[in-house]
Amino acid sequence: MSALTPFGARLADAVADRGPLCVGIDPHPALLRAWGLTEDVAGLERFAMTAVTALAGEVAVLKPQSAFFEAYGSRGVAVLERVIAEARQAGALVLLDVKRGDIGSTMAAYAAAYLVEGSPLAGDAVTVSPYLGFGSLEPALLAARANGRGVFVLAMTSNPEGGAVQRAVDTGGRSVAQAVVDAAAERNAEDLEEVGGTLGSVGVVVGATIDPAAGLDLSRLAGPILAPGLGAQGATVADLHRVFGPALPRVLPTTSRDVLRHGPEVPALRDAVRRVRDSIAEITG
Ligand SMILES: O=C(O)c1cc(=O)[nH]c(=O)n1[C@@H]1O[C@H](COP(=O)(O)O)[C@@H](O)[C@H]1O
Repeated sequence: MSALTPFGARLADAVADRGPLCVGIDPHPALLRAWGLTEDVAGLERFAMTAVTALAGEVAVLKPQSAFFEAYGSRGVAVLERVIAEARQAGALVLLDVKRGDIGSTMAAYAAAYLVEGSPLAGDAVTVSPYLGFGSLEPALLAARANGRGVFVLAMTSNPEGGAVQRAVDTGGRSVAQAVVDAAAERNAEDLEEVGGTLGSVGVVVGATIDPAAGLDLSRLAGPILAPGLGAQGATVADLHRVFGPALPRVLPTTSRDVLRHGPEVPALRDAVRRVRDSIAEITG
């Protein structure tokens, strides 16, 4: 498939092939220490490239978390560039977790950095924050569409603090998170009408830890749902049905530390990711 095939279509193929699990590459200093690595750029590089070697052939999506690389300055960012390039080469889609959000004119610069073909930091998709207004994301949505890339918009995040903002309701009783999901749904409907397919390229982020009683309606989204929170944040595979109900076929269950803690040996990392992948396959069929 060419790089300009819509992200949603590429993701649907990858999930059909490898299952929906997304694994994060989060080089926490504590994990570097646990792997017996030095807390410097050499340790970062060894950690990240080992994770790519072990995981990029196994899962549909790898999600490097940018901050852990940025913490080492320009040499850390150079490692991130390698992670993106090598993971994609090994057949994984790369979702770069940067959670960007800014006024539209600056958002255009972020879009150029992360979503335009040929940029060293362009993977397949990025995480974005809609809390400067969903409309401020327009340059990213346009760049994603033009470059066969995707965006995942934060809706109801996995952390307990998120609710104060995301569950606030407007005068009609609709929550902020629901307004984000609805705006993403509208965008996917437009895109799918234009290019065809069944899965749009505008995803949302909904934590696997959230209380299903939050009543988020994901039925019209027609896009992927990134669901972080499995493992270290307490959510389990068994929770996924309860949290997502009929939207489950569009969910990408996501975990980082719970897989990475099995390193540094590649076979042990692979065994760990296969166990999670298989347990997800059992509940998703
Ligand atoms: O956008 C994300 O990836 C994200 C959104 C969210 O609501 N919660 C959340 O944990 N994340 C990210 O997902 C990863 C979770 O890591 P673990 O808790 O180690 O599985 C981290 O990189 C978080 O930054």
